[in-house]
Amino acid sequence: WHIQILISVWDVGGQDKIRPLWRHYFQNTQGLIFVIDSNDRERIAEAEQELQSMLREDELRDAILLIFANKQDLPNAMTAAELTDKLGLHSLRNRQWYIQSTCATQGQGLYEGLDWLSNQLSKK
Ligand SMILES: Nc1nc2c(ncn2[C@@H]2O[C@H](COP(=O)(O)OP(=O)(O)OP(=O)(O)O)[C@@H](O)[C@H]2O)c(=O)[nH]1
Repeated sequence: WHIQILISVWDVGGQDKIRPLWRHYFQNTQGLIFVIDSNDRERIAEAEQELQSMLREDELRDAILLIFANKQDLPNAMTAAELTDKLGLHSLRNRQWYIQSTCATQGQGLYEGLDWLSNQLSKK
């Protein structure tokens, strides 16, 4: 049997002024894709704070979490392991998560990540 699933994706943008608008999208969310600029060491602590505060939202209680560790083509990019640590992923409780290295400009890693997401959603 082949199970078809439809994924609706909203790109909610990361500028700090519009972050308060994020919660308008949280209702009925089954999965969250959080895209990290792996090359931005200065803002990784801020990314961690934003991620953790999103995960505290009641509406995202059951949402599974896919992290794209993007910009892996850049020589100074933090690795997925480093990001796992900096984002505190191992301390997450009651949350299915997966971190995938990507290079969005070359399309690398995107399908692997989305495969994980669709597999998890079809199990539910
Ligand atoms: N080297 C490299 N550059 C990338 C990669 N992915 C995106 N970029 C570049 O990063 C810049 C920002 O990309 P956007 O797609 O606008 O980022 P965004 O996070 O959606 O931006 P906001 O929604 O405004 O927060 C662009 O110049 C992209 O070309 C990547 O994998 N590698």
